[in-house]
Amino acid sequence: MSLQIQMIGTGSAFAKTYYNNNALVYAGGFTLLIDCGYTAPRALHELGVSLEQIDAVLISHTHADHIGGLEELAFRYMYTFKRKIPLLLSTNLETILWEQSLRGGLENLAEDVTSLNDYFEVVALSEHTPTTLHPGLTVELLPADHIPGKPCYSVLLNGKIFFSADTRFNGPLLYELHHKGCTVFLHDCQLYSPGMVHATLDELLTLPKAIQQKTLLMHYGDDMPQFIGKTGDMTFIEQFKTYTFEA
Ligand SMILES: Nc1ccn([C@@H]2O[C@@H]3COP(=O)(O)O[C@H]3[C@H]2O)c(=O)n1
Ligand SMILES: [Zn+2]
Ligand SMILES: [Zn+2]
Repeated sequence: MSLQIQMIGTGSAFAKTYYNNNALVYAGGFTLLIDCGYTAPRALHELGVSLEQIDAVLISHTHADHIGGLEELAFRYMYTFKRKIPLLLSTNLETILWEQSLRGGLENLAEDVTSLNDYFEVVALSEHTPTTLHPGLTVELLPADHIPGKPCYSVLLNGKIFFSADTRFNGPLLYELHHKGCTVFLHDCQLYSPGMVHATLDELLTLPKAIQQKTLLMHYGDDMPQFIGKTGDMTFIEQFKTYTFEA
């Protein structure tokens, strides 16, 4: 089974020349959006992908470059498409996402719209538990070490493709996944050290060649072009380009 991944953005949170680091995953006619940052609606528009074409959205954590586009998605689905889109997220992000991020814009007491469930078909995922979304597409949330006390999850697709979302460098996890047969590592990459909340290029360069060869770097800053040729056996994933992987 093959699946396609198209980054609708590859930029770090404050990048200005790249959109937010969000991904479309195409598998057997099913389209999953991983993260929906504040630039996602514009990026999808530029790609000619309508919000209605997305079958589900998965959220890794509540930083704006990963959830800032959800308000538009919610309003468009409620008032234009008049249906709910599945929203996949860790059980312990449900309350945080509504109470701390979305409620201010989406709550409408006059219409008794008071929860995430009023807009979305919420699918709460347990970590370390593979969930089949569609024949040929399984997702598993792996806890990520990003901001202390703030839940954040990497995503494992079909047990083979690791999508880090935002995480500090976790060498042991990458080695473990490599030995378990993971074939691709899509990893966030802060170009300069020290990395306080992201993996840095220097840290990723400590990985053995066998893992680097499987690694595509994402969530990078505007000066990424200056680092081409300086990433060992790793390469930068390109925004908007569609990559096909066996998984
Ligand atoms: N302790 C922190 C917290 C946040 N940040 C920056 O804020 C950004 C929020 O989105 P991000 O993509 O997680 O990247 C974070 C850091 O750039 C940071 O540099 N240090
Ligand atoms: Zn981010
Ligand atoms: Zn983050």
